[in-house]
Amino acid sequence: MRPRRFLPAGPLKGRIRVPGDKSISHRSIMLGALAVGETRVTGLLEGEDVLATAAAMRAMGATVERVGAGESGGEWRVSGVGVGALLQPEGPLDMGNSGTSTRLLMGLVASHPIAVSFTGDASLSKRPMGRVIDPLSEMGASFEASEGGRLPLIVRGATPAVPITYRLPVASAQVKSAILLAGLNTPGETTVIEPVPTRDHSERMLKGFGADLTVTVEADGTRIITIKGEAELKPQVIDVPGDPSSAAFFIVAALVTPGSEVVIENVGLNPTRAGLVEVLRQMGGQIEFLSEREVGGEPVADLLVRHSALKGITVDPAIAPAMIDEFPVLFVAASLAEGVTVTSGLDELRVKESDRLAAMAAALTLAGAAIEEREDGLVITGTGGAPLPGTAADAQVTTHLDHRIAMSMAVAGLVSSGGVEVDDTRPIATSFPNFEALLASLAG
Ligand SMILES: O=C(O)C1=C[C@@H](OP(=O)(O)O)[C@@H](O)[C@H](O)C1
Ligand SMILES: C=C(OP(=O)(O)O)C(=O)O
Repeated sequence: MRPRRFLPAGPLKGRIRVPGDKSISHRSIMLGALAVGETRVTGLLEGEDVLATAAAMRAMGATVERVGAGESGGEWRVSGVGVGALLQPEGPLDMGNSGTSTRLLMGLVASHPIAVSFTGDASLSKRPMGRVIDPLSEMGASFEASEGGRLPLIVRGATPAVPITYRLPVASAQVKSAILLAGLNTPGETTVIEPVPTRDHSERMLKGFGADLTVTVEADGTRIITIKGEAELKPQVIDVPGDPSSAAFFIVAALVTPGSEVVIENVGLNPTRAGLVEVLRQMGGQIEFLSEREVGGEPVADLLVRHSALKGITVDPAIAPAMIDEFPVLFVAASLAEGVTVTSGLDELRVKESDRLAAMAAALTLAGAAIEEREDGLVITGTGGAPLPGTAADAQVTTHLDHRIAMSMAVAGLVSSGGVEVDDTRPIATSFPNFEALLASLAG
């Protein structure tokens, strides 16, 4: 364990660049590994989760190598084996802490003639895999899972797999992507029906790599995504934009720390990811988009964020999928806003790296915030900008191997009287290895 007390600091001033988008980084390596030829990636997130994906694709035959350091992430080359040609790995694939690696790779394996054993850390081993086992079983794959459909588990792929039409029972980009990736090596057309839109990086990138994929949107917003199987993917050159989920910690940090003015460069603003900015603006947050442009087929801008007097709001649950990983840090913003913030419809937060509703309720309460935990959300009465008391000298926030709890509570420490002590900062490296260094650079 690596504990740390995050002390009050600020104002935050300066310009930073956050690492590459985690979702796009995972997919760049996976799709590169399935294309024939060399895919080049710049701005790749070199966090532990993405490195787990890289190791897994190597174990299944692709060449995945770092060729240099870039301004905001690594330069990598991926030489793929071709759809249908993944090799049998010699041993189990250790997915570490990464739900995205696990679920997407289960999809890939499901339609290849290989049997793969997946393992993970204590957090990942508690997370539900039944949500991908169900559709992939319909496609013909078979599974030997631990109790409750959890890791460790073995996937035996089916060849040929059976194309299905599957209506997502949960709003999950990981489940959607697992099915689409399985569909790549499945004869015929595989269709996912998505009643609530989730991040669409898989669709954009599969098309970019040359897959025959169509998306139709019905009058009520339901998305119907169809991929034609036995695809041939063509290698791509990918520039990964900055991760809005990582930028989120610095957006909130600048909004809540008096006197702050920060520019966060090159932040991805795909509409399926940009919910936090919308909610923070509704709360009175001053967030400006500078130099809006496109990077790697995704909308991007530099964000200018200034300290703002935030007010509590009722967050529309419909926006949840567009900011699903940002709720922990939104709860910190709400704890320092004026008035009451009500969130609901957040059951999915209970099955992330930790139960994020319970973990954030406990953490913020320990730091002196006024939190009511409900079944599907938190109700938070903010301080109106006054610092939180912080954690007592003998108390530590429990991060439960969850990077987002650790980083959110680091932000809470900035606007606290006595600082906030977290029990373990190691999980931060899963998604944002230089988080603490960037925080220190802005605090001067
Ligand atoms: O597809 C992806 O890259 C991700 C999807 C989301 O998970 P769910 O699909 O479980 O909502 C998100 O929480 C995760 O960080 C990344
Ligand atoms: C939920 C997350 O990631 P994953 O599901 O890939 O572990 C996250 O990064 O917040």
